[in-house]
Amino acid sequence: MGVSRFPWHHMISHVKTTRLPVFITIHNLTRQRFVHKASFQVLLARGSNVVANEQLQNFPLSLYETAMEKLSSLITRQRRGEKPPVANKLEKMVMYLKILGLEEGINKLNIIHVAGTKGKGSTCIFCEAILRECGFRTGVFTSPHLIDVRERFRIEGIDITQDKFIQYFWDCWNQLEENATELLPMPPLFQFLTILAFKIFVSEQVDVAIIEVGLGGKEDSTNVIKEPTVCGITSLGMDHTEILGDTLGQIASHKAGIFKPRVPAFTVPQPPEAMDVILEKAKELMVPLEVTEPIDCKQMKGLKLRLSGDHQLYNAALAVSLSRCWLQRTGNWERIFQNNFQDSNLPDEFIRGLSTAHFSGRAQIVYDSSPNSNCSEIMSKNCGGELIFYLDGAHSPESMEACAQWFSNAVKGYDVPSHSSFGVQTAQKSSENGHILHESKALGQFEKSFRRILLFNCLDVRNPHILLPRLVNTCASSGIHFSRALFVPSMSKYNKVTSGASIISSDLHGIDLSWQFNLQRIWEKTILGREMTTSLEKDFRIDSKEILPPHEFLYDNASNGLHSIARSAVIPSLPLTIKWLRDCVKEHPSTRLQVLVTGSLHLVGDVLKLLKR
Ligand SMILES: Nc1ncnc2c1ncn2[C@@H]1O[C@H](COP(=O)(O)OP(=O)(O)OP(=O)(O)O)[C@@H](O)[C@H]1O
Ligand SMILES: [Mg+2]
Ligand SMILES: [Mg+2]
Repeated sequence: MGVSRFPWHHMISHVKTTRLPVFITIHNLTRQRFVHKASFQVLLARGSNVVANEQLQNFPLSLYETAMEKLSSLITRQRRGEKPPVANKLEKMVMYLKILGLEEGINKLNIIHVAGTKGKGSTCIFCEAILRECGFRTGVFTSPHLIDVRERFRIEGIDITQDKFIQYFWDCWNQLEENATELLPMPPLFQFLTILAFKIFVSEQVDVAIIEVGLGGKEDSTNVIKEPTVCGITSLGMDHTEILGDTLGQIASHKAGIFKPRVPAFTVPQPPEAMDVILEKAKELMVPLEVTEPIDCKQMKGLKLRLSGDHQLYNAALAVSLSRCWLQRTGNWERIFQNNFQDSNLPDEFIRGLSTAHFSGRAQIVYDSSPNSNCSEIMSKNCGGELIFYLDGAHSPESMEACAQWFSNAVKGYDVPSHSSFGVQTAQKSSENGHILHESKALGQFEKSFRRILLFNCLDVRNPHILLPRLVNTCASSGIHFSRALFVPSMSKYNKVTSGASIISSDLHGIDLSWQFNLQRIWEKTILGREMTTSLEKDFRIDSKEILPPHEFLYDNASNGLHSIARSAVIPSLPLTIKWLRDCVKEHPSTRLQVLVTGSLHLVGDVLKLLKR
């Protein structure tokens, strides 16, 4: 078993001879390389905003894109995952806020502060939806963003507008730059974004500011908040261990670092090692702490959470407690509900919020129809095969398990025919985009076979030796197996902050795929149960002459060929991968491709960006 340099052109006679770049696959028996020349231009012509690097030069930048350049310049040079050398970070934050005259404004904000390993963003979005339903003007600061940096700053449930962003951004930027000294240089990226969030929420006079911690808690730049209205700690697990410590206790101690004297706090059930630390910290600061049990579906009066996955029941329950406490402490609960509600009953406003709150890239299902397709009916039988993306930005062991569980249930649910075998399509169309839909509903159940494909990447600070087996095993325990896996580098670069309008570079030169080969090796080992004997990337060379797999790579039945078919591939470009998947389904109308995209929110964001175009 070893590296495949597979003679696709011998095997498949009808592969079209469009010229496309690099492809490498693992193959069990053969060791020959297939080189299939392709013109990248063919792809570019069809691929809308995807352009080659040479074309990027002399592109005039808008005020907004210039702001992105400025933000990118704040990215510190230390490697991701290394502990930043900032002892007095919070002191500096206070000085920046002083320069901007924001201290008093922040003290007047009614803040919900949320820390945790997983579910922070979702919890914030649930709080937002609930409090908006109760009639309040909300501001939410979350991280990271998927497509556009403005997603991090939401006012009344939507991303801040470009105009407002530009106004607040340059206001902060110019004042900080004018006052920068050697001792107080421009802040690193996340500190700047946090400052900007406060600037926005104070200026926009929000009733409630819902603030997600960036990393940890105690030393996080959001921890300049002196007196939040209420604090929350979501599910704890092992992540960022290089910074927070490698025991749950140490991690919990960072997260509980957001507690403030006597300010009420809520958390979800935690492993004892973490809970002990949280309880101790709460006691020390005389924090009234409550542990919230997951939402019971009966409380929802027949409605469902829009964010799927059992883990969201915990996030939703935490958001209910946080919102209720916020309403009580700001004197609004009695005014709105006249104390009519028992603890177990949820007000209708809460139920409406929970059932409508949506957050991209978290257990999101996108039914794709290629923009080139002539079909108006998205899932029409004549349209070619179906391509369904299941997107979830899980990147820690616990969230990978949550993601695998959700995916397994989602694809299984899909395969159970609904009452009418040609169930009416009730999926909801995104308004800005005709071919992106959310929510799995009873779609036409044609007699189709299906293929489950994994599209994966993760940061090199994560541990794929844990993530990939956790994913495979959790799915397998539900009877769900992947027929192929694709390992593809993300397009987003960590030295660049981009916007939704940013041009996607498709330059393959200088791209380093050694991490993707590493992932592929771990994948193969997980599936086969033993180490591969050959080095995968030894013969790999990126130049525009190399190729994508032929479509048959996805469709040939491994069981027929007794291990003679490749099971995984490294593809150097995400735009090419999406285009290739779309082409595959067009040629195979009778097969449904269910593609799980996970391992990194950056990858998920990039895929969403490409699907929108
Ligand atoms: N309570 C939970 N338990 C386990 N996994 C979860 C939970 N909530 C969310 N996840 C997983 O974590 C992913 C990210 O969710 P979310 O954005 O809400 O969390 P976050 O804490 O803000 O993450 P990040 O560390 O990326 O900021 C989800 O896509 C899902 O896979
Ligand atoms: Mg995180
Ligand atoms: Mg987050």
